Amino acid sequence: MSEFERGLMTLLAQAGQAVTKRQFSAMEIYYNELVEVNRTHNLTAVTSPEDAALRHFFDSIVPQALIPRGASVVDVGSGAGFPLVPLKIMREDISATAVESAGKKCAFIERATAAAGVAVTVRCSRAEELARTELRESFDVCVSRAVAQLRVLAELCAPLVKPGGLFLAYKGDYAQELAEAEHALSALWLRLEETVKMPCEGYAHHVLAFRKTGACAAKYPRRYAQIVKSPL
Ligand SMILES: C[S@@+](CC[C@H](N)C(=O)[O-])C[C@H]1O[C@@H](n2cnc3c(N)ncnc32)[C@H](O)[C@@H]1O
Repeated sequence: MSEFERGLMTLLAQAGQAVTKRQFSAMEIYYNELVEVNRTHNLTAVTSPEDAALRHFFDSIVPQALIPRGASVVDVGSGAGFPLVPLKIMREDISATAVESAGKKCAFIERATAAAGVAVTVRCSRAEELARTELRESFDVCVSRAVAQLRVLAELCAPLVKPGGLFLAYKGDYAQELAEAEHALSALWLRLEETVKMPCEGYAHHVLAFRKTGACAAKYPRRYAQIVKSPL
């Protein structure tokens, strides 16, 4: 058994998460693709087997129970495919769209998901530009990890989510970011519904689940420079 396999199996068993051989093998293929590509292209700092098992794969799938059956899920700033690809491996019922602005990362997700047999649509675009297309307010769920502070991230993500849908923000220690995002959350109709803590000793990670309770005003999202210069 490889170190990656042992690490991931231990975490999944501790959390009581059932995983099939097929799902496990897809994760391992995806991990091996990541390690291979990372030799020449610096896609992620996390590649050791134990770290990748915890910080990329296990971390990604922790909130899967919050995602409704058959949901359309978009991942904003997917990078090398996290959290979307492990979520899609665990939840074959969802449809998965990765939004990523860096071309080499988009190419990686496309190649590695094909190798692992995982159906993911890749949109090589900025999230705020995609929200000005027919995809505006079209997804049941938006997930995002390690992309921006919550008050900036909320403006990138909320316009892609249908009213009534969910926005899942993967965060470390979140109290200050949440307090600073108060105005942004109310302007974008996002209400904190649930917080899921990572079931791991010594690893402070959470998923904040926001319900979108209304349609976003047409002026959101603004251009990125403006969002960053004067966050809501
Ligand atoms: C630090 S990486 C995190 C990647 C991945 N979510 C993870 O947790 O491993 C942030 C990624 O978000 C992408 N990104 C940042 N702003 C974006 C935007 N407005 N639209 C699309 N992608 C964006 C960057 O290109 C980068 O790949």
